[in-house]
Amino acid sequence: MNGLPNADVPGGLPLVLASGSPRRSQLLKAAGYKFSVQPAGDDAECGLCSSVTAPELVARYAFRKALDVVRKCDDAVVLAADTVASCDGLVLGKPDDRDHAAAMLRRLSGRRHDVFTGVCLWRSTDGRCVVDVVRTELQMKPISDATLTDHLDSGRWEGKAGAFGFQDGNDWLEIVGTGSESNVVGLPMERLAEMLRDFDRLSTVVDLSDDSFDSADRSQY
Ligand SMILES: Cc1cn([C@H]2C[C@H](O)[C@@H](COP(=O)(O)OP(=O)(O)OP(=O)(O)O)O2)c(=O)[nH]c1=O
Repeated sequence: MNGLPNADVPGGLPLVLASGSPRRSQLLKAAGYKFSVQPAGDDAECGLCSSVTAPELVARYAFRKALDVVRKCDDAVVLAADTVASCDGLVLGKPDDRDHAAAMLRRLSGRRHDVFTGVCLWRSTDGRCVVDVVRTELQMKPISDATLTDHLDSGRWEGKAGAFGFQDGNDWLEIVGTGSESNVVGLPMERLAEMLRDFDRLSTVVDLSDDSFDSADRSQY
């Protein structure tokens, strides 16, 4: 199922968000985009080895999610993204359970860390694709056991990379410098607008049949 025609999208094609993330839908909607939602299958987000760096990982998963959906679309521009936190070279994705979330937050407590989001745009009509990665640096204040327990009890760690939601307004989290809040929440809206605007210049044709991430444009990270 494709979305409504959208003037902001290359070729005036419908925009399809290949993501089940409510945050990504909210961000796109708030920015005035018209789109439909078609999440990628679970297989798109697994199987990369642990030695892959955080920016490489989010680029590859964004690419795979977009590939999964673009194969099922006739005339559309598919948008996919992937977000992780990273601290001292360790990649922190979505926690498996409460204990995993607690371990992530103890690691991040009092530390600077990064959030990376990979974004992939893929036009089904001619196979042109572009991938980019945005980094935002964050500082987490030391969190007390009581704050940690409150956060874990709230369930707001679920489904969120690094076990926190910047959008939840926790006073123990702040962006360092001029980073992008939307990037932390899952979709860097400023960069997305640039990628859409400059799509024809930035993108390269990628063969849908060979899964070849290396042929996608990733010169910007
Ligand atoms: C760091 C951070 C992440 N997140 C969310 C954004 C993403 O939804 C999620 C990271 O998981 P992702 O695998 O990037 O996305 P997803 O599984 O939610 O959705 P899909 O794969 O279908 O696109 O963490 C926040 O909401 N707030 C935050 O502060």
